[in-house]
Amino acid sequence: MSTVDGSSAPQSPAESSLATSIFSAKSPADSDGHAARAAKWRFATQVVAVDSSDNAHGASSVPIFQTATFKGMDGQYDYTRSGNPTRGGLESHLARIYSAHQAFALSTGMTCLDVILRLVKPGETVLAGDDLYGGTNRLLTYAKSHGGVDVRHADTTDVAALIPHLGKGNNVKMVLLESPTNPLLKIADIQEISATVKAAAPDAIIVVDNTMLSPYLQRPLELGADIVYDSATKYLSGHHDVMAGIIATGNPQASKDIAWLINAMGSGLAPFDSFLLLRGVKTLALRMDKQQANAQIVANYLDALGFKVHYPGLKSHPKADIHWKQASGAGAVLSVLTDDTQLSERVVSAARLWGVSVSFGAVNSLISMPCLMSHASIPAHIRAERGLREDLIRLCVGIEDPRDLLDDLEHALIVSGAIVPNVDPSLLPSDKLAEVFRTNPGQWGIERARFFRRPNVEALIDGVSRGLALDGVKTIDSDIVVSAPGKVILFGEHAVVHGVTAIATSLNLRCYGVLAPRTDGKVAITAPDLEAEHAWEISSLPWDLVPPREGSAADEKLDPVLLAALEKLVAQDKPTKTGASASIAFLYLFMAIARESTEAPATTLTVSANLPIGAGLGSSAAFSTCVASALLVAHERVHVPDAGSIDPSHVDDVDSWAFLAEKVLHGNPSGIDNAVAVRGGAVAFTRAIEGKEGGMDSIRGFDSIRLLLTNTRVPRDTKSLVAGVAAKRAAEPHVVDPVLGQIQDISDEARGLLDGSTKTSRNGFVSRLEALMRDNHGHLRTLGVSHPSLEAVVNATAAAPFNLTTKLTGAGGGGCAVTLIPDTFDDAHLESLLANLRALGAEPYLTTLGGPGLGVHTRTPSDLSSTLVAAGPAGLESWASGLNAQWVHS
Ligand SMILES: N[C@@H](CCSC[C@H](N)C(=O)O)C(=O)O
Repeated sequence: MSTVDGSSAPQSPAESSLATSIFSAKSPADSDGHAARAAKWRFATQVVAVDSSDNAHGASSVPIFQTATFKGMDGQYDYTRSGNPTRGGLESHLARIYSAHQAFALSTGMTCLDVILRLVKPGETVLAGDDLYGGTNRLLTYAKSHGGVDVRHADTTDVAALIPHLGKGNNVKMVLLESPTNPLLKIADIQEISATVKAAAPDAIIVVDNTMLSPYLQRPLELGADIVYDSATKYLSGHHDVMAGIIATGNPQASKDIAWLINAMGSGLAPFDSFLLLRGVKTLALRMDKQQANAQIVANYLDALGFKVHYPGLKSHPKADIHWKQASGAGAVLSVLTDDTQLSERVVSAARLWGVSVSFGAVNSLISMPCLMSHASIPAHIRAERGLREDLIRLCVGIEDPRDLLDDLEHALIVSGAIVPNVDPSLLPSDKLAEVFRTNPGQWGIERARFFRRPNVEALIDGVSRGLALDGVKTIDSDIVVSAPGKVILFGEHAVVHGVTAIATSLNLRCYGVLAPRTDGKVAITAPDLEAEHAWEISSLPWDLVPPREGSAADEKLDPVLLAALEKLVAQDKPTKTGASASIAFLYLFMAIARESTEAPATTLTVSANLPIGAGLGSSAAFSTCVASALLVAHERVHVPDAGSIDPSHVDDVDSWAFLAEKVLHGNPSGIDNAVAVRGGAVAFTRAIEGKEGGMDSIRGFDSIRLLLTNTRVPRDTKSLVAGVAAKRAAEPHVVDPVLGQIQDISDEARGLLDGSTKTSRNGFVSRLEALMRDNHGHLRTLGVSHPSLEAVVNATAAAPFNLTTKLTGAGGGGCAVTLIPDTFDDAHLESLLANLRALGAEPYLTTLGGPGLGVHTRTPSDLSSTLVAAGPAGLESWASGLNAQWVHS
């Protein structure tokens, strides 16, 4: 151990041969670059890779040097108070995992605070939070009463509340933070506070008690703190069999001062306890993953029951965004209010598996009442002033099976009367009743006004284990790139409503989607064209509402409860109507598809299209197909072959899920748009009507034809146009019915041409389609759904020298028109036709009719999401063809 004048200051981990020897054990000169690779090891690797090389026998654990003294005059150690190899091994290891300049092991967490507070002189100020561990409050109160330190408390969740204390006259020497706080789980923005304090009071030291999260989940030194301490009795050791504390320092001055104090006071950790702590810390990441997954389950369960729960893993936490900016997990401590102190006491006493005990961080779950236990040393009136309520229950979650934890908790809630099953109350309290309630959840409502439904425990556990997986966040290995075409109705629009067959064909205007991995446990959508740009915590999605289902195809009907919950969730971000629909459709499929798999991968779906949105060209079906196919590929439920085409049964599955997404977007769609988007080519669709059977047949294999699609940019009202035709039919059946019959003949002939059953030459094929289009447009005019803007396009394209045939497509009344471009049509003419149409105020797109449906890229490089958006509509086609691997299609 060093002295404060630095004459024999302990080495920093970076300087220490002990710290570096682990990386050079095989190759002293590090000729294989191992040190550089080892320096990049992730936390779970670092924490288990303890360097034990400082011993003569090659012991693979750091041995216990159970000795008070060391012989000799010039060795590294003389006296265990000043330094001990077991403690030294622990300290070097901890410095590495804390990203610290140096770490020190002490006898308890409170000793750490005691040492740290000795850096403050009488008359100087310590500014601390207003929700903090009872023992911390006690020691601060002592520093005030016996040490002449000016101790002040402020709400550290609000940086502005600290500012009045930071002016020069306040003499602030130390700012002491907890985040999350114990026991209210309040969040302080460590980075912002550190920067604000440093700017206003450059000499002040930022100290963070990091016990609630451990360095696995939060490393305050990386956020600007100077000193961090941690009660190692908690997560670091993990088994409640050792008391210890750790101080980690961020700079040489802090290290020097702390080292001097520990030696002077004699508060260093004993060798045997150092050994125990070093043994425990190796499993920190493993334990914490399981503990916080369980904590999330418990928090979700209590939240679903209607209790007020404090936990940063809940989206409702007021500072969740700040927490997730600075920490990589929510931790495993939560607290909950019952609104009734005696009731809380009954809950705590009724728990059996949950041990009634102070402390937290061990592998066993604990339940406590802070005001009676860990925080009893804070006077009741101060607790009340600081909002620490007497009915607060703290839950410190361990590694048990979460079903048993929920069973025990639910039993305690029932027998204490905190939740009341809707049965004869004279039967309460009774173990039998709790059991009946647990095993027959469907039979019981819950009477207590705010409790409206019993959480589906299995679904809840399932959901959390997907979002907050035990081996880290689940995601996908690489980007999944998909695409799907838009469509035009070539024949039969309007007539289809009255039972006539409609023919729709794909276009090569497409929607593209990239599903990319994320590492933060969130799922997100980025769809600028649809005004959707949102991210959600996977673990806080309403997993318990996802209906169970069977088979690989989607359900036919949407689940109204899940839909309503997603509408509510999405509305929190105040999206536009289009953005909300796209987000809900995406989340619905994300959750419903994940329900059948083993995980819900943390991903972002980015979509962009060169299809006009909302122009009746199937843009929403192309989007729905991208969503469905990307998610099904992510779950390996659609296999992507290296070449050839996608398995037809997988194509059917994509179609069923895309149809479900279409139902989210449109309520009651016909299914024709998604059928075209998924299958490509053409689809003949007949609606079942008046006892006549309906059907949908896919037509594949015809050669694409150049198509000019012209958006008149005149908005249309589909509903009133459809109603107008119905009214006309009712008023003039003798006019309308023959027209419908002629349209049926057109569709039948077109179907024969497209499916190849009517044999003809290429030229004959195109010119016959043109003739059918001309006739069909005439019929639509008779039905009253054309519009001057559409007729202007018809006339412009029919004029010499173009002589082309145009037909309105879709609802009419504005919207789009389609013009076939024969193979021999002159390119220069095409250019001048485009100019003429633009001069009319229309928006022409040159595309092709027919062509592939759903496409999945076989092997894709990563990081495509940003290039997809940057490509913009005009660049999408070359973006897609520029990917250096093959597309496979339906
Ligand atoms: N009787 C003890 C209580 C210790 S509480 C321990 C731990 N920090 C927690 O929050 O549970 C005392 O008064 O110090």
